Amino acid sequence: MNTATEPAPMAVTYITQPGRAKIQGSIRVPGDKSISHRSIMLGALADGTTEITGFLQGEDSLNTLRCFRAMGVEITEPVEGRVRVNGVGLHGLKAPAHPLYVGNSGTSMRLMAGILAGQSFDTVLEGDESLSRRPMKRVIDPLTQMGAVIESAEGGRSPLTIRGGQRLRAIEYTLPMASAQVKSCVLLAGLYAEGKTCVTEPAPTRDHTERMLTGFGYPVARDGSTACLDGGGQLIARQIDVPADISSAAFFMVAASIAPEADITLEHVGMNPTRTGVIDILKLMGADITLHNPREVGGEPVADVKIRSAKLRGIDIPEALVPLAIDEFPALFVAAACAEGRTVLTGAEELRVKESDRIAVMADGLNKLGVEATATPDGMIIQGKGANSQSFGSAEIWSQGDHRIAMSFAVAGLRSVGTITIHNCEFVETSFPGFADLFRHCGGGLVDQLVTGERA
Ligand SMILES: O=C(O)C1=C[C@@H](OP(=O)(O)O)[C@@H](O)[C@H](O)C1
Ligand SMILES: C=C(OP(=O)(O)O)C(=O)O
Repeated sequence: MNTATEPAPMAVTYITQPGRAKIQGSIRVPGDKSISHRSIMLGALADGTTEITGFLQGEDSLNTLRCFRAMGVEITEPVEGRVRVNGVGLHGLKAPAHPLYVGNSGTSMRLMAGILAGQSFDTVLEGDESLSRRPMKRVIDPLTQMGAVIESAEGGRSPLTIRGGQRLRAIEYTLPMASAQVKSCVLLAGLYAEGKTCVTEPAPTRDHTERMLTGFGYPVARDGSTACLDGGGQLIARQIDVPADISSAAFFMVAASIAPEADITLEHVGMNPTRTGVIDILKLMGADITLHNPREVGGEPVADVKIRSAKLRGIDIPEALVPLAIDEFPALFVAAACAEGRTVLTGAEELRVKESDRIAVMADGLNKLGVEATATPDGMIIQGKGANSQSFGSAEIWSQGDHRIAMSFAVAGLRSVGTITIHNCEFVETSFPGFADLFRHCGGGLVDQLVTGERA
């Protein structure tokens, strides 16, 4: 089992190559991270064997898989995205011998906290340095209202010690922020609570938990912005086809939009309407994006997405789209930096509590590239460089242990006169294994360099 003290992996540095890269081809990016996590969790809690295809073999979802193995669930080693989970039923998990280590993954920690609050045994949930800085009070508060007993480090940070053997009671909870992780945490604890648990959200957030529970035969009632379920039911195993992750696809959508003569097709991308904000925002900016062959797989809409180069223009990003594109802003900031005119983002303070402070780190990196980007408490103002083909300077960037920052600056390299050196890219493995190879394969011209030794 992983423990928080295992040796740090080698540090990886990307160096982008200047030149007129064309982004072309037809590719499938790895599986959706949110759906992959949930497929292991619900598969483990179901009765019967769940067969998963398209599973994301990234560090985040693999950490979820390892945690459930540590609680006695038989899960096959993933091979080319195929995984079989022998479910143990809602009450079949066993006490793990060690703390459960979730690495860099907020989704694992927050969703598992809900499940673990309902167990008969104690558990400790811990993560890496970045995760240990992220707020967990947002899940501790509602779970405590349900009767859970949770000890945390100072300020409601992890590690979390979750005391087993509590009787959970159902609550009606209004989320203080638009967060699918908190919504999912409360609903998953609700599986173990007496009565009807309801969660009301201030704005729509990704609904994979609700969809997948329904797919496992566990009814979730939806009434406007409120989702409710009754505790004490049963999940029945099923097959799950995980679509390609729109959040990973987003890097190629931006790359193709800002590179000259680009024409790329991204296959089998998840098109859940609670995730497609990035397409809406890029289209408002003038991007050339078309959807083909729309279909549904296992309760989730999917399509092939074609993107060609376009002259982007700056916009005021509608706040209603923010939760629907929450992980795509680092890439969207790069698009805005290449657009004609000013882009303004507001209502996105949640970006400050992701793997890094994505507002501060992106504004700082864009400034280094010579872009006028001003961080605001809840967003950013970016003065775009316009359609001028090589707009950015050379720079050295620290991605601060944040996979999406690393990939966003790799994409920015398409518009740089010089090289961009990006440190700490080993974290790309959390969500997008093989990113550098795929980017090169499409013409991205990235050089990745393995640096031995400790993480930078
Ligand atoms: O539920 C999920 O799978 C996720 C929800 C979002 O987090 P928040 O709920 O904190 O916004 C998102 O940023 C994260 O990458 C995945
Ligand atoms: C915020 C993210 O993930 P998590 O919260 O699971 O760490 C992300 O992948 O951008």
